[in-house]
Amino acid sequence: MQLGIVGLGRMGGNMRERLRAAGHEVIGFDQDPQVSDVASLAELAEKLEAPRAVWVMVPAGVTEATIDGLAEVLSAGDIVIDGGNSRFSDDGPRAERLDRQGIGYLDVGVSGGVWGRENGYALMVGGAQEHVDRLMPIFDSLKPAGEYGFVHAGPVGAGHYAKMVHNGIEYGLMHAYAEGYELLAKSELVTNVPGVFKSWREGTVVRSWLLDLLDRALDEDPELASLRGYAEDTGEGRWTVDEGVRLAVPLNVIAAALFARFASRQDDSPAMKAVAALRNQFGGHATHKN
Ligand SMILES: NC(=O)C1=CN([C@@H]2O[C@H](COP(=O)(O)OP(=O)(O)OC[C@H]3O[C@@H](n4cnc5c(N)ncnc54)[C@H](O)[C@@H]3O)[C@@H](O)[C@H]2O)C=CC1
Ligand SMILES: O=C(CO)[C@H](O)[C@H](O)COP(=O)(O)O
Repeated sequence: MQLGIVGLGRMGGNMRERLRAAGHEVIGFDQDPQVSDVASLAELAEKLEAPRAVWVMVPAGVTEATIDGLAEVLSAGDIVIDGGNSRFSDDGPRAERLDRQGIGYLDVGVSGGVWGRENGYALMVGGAQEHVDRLMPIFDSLKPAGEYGFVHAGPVGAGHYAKMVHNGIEYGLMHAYAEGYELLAKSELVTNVPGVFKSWREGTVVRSWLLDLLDRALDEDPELASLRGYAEDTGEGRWTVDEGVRLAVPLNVIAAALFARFASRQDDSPAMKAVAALRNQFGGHATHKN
């Protein structure tokens, strides 16, 4: 099948390669001419045969403008797929705008990171069945080879909603391993922390791919000495917590993992300064001065 991809970075670039290896004809556009097959969205649309399918894989902040640009060069009968980590609430209005031009829309949560080219990408799809059916040859080639790794989760928005929750869980799982790591590293008894994580990879209740990746990171740098304890976030954790608040779902673990990332970016904690000041005020407890 023929597919256009917009955004050929760590995800889109590897997806292009996986799809080509599976026999699909993929034409990619990226703002970086070094990796792009065509010079513009207009040329991309020109090179694809109608009805076209174009997969957008750009950072969430530029998705809206990219899809607006595509709407100018696509025609009725075409389909736009957003595979980036967009907020699910953007999907409905976007689908309606495209629908006014007769253009279909699917939102696809994609998991697998830079390993997806080799291992396949888990796909969580939202949208109409007829659009899903049309893209099925592409989904079949992107997904992992086994029984799982694909779901048509519901109507437009459901794919990104499922991916948002997936990433919220990812935050919580990573943070649990991270806290275990810190405790082991501080213990007076355990002398082989990387060895403990490695041993857990088989037979334990806590084995997982994230554990395998932590073991890999500890192989490269046993004390993680080259890294600062600083973690960014790109939105999905915040959106998960927003949904927890909206629906009154107690997301204790995910919220704590998100807030731990915020704390990681502070050189000092204004909140803990206030705690120290108050302990001093009410109890005369000693403070540590700058
Ligand atoms: N890296 C990861 O583990 C995963 C990323 N995602 C999502 O996939 C999307 C892409 O992520 P990555 O590939 O990691 O990012 P990236 O930064 O590696 O690649 C983004 C690409 O988009 C291109 N680009 C940016 N603005 C553009 C524009 N206006 N027109 C054309 N090309 C443009 C950039 O030149 C770059 O090549 C994001 O929404 C991200 O959240 C989803 C799952 C996993
Ligand atoms: O979707 C992903 C993995 O599943 C991306 O790697 C995403 O960037 C992870 O979220 P964050 O950047 O907030 O840690």
